[in-house]
Amino acid sequence: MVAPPTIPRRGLFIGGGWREPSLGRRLPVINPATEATIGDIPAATAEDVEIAVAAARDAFSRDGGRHWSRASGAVRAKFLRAIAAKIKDRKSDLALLETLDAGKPVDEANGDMDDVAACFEYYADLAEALDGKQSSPISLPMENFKSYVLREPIGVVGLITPWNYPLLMATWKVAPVLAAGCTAVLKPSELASLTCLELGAICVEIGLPPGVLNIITGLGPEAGAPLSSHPHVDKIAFTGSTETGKRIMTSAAQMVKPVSLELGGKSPLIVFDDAGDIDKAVEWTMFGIFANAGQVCSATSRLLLHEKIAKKFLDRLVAWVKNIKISDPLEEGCRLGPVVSEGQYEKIKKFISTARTEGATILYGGARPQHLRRGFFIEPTIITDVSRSMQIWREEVFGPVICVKVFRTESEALELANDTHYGLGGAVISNDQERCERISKALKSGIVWINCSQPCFVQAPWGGNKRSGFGRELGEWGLDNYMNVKQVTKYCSDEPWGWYQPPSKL
Ligand SMILES: NC(=O)C1=CN([C@@H]2O[C@H](COP(=O)(O)OP(=O)(O)OC[C@H]3O[C@@H](n4cnc5c(N)ncnc54)[C@H](O)[C@@H]3O)[C@@H](O)[C@H]2O)C=CC1
Ligand SMILES: C[N+](C)(C)CCCC(=O)O
Repeated sequence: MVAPPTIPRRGLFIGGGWREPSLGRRLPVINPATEATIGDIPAATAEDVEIAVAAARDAFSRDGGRHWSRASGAVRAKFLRAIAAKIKDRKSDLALLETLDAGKPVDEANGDMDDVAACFEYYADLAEALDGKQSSPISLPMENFKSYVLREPIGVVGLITPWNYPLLMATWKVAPVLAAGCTAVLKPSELASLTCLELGAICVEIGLPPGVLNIITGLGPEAGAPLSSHPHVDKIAFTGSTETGKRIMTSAAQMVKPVSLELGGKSPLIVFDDAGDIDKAVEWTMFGIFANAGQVCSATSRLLLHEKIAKKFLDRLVAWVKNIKISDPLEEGCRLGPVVSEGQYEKIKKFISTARTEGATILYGGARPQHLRRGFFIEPTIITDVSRSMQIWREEVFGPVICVKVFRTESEALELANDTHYGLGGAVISNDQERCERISKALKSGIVWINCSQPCFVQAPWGGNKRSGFGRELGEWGLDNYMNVKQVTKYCSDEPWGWYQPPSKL
């Protein structure tokens, strides 16, 4: 097992430096694998939000924006690349902090840090490309007019992020925000903020202009709510629960403030009888629900099995699941760590007990693994005999729990798959390419995986429909999130417009 690093003691990162929170309060950092308190983070309140927003406003307009918001994309790209380089330098220590804070297996945390660096690099490229796209002409049907489009940064943005991929989810927002020329206040989740605070330290090291990125940690109602309702914040981008998303949208609506929301999910994975290699399909099923202990907004938590293969599939699934290494996430080869907090642990256990009382069968798991006496560990859990009215079918668990239903026909599979208020992801496993294409079109979701579940590329759009939210992150869409489009139209004729009768010159 790798030796855990010491937890840095940080303040709030505001205006390029560290500050103690106005009320002097701090929140404990609990390692979910041991339940031990291993450090603390500052607890910001409305007073700190005020200072952070002022710092971001100042950074946006300082020197008329020459050094940031109106600088060329190429200038900003240098900062993005410098951040990526520092993330790579500090990869293993950041990954260890993520593991200690959120409980994710250290192999996953290392992968997340690769993705973080790649995301900063990708948006550095897009920032450079932005320069060539400015003032792009629009063809008009009248020769005496010329029109072009300017793409301008929205302004100061508030970024509110979750605990499941702490630094990665912050990066999906921070990287395009910086590429666009916005300035930001980032509010990570109080359950896992350590790596986001380290991003502040990286900003100091690379000399990011003060106030361009401010990072305030603290509780949702105390620090997140005043940020989302702040009159000087021009946009809110949020990832988290649907309930909090609704609150943020309501408060932003008072100022007609744009929001983008990446919320929960209850994504289906459909396996047809022509799936081919069952073991291959089983492994993707496991990756879809047990990676990061199922704490993934796009987790394929509803498994739909064709009746012809259902029994064999479930037998193999149980055999594979028994083989998952469940351990302290710092241990090499760990594939299932604890869930993030005691609150989540209790919530997941309640979901399982409700499924049982509602008449479902716990085919596998459902309890604490016997070899782990401390920590918020839950066995990988497979639930069958599920009906459509059950809570386990309808609500997001956000834990290592999959529920299973059997279908006979393609149309029945689709009806079951779309039987949800959510619309983030969906997956289909079949060797029939035409069928896969039909299913891709018919699934009411923002993401579809064919013959896999969860792989994610920074170049491709990410986001949902229905109660999974709206707006897209990643790819070019991620940059559009933080840019206003301005039309500029010029009259270029020597002739007067000629609509009104000119007055007499006498
Ligand atoms: N879609 C996703 O990626 C995520 C979904 N969830 C879902 O949410 C459930 C609850 O987890 P939580 O940590 O409580 O999620 P949450 O949605 O409350 O927290 C996400 C972020 O919102 C902030 N926040 C909370 N209340 C706020 C408010 N009134 N105004 C502004 N910001 C606020 C939090 O401090 C955190 O930074 C999970 O069980 C899971 O089902 C949780 C995290 C991520
Ligand atoms: C693609 N992945 C799994 C790295 C991130 C998913 C995003 C989320 O859970 O909010």
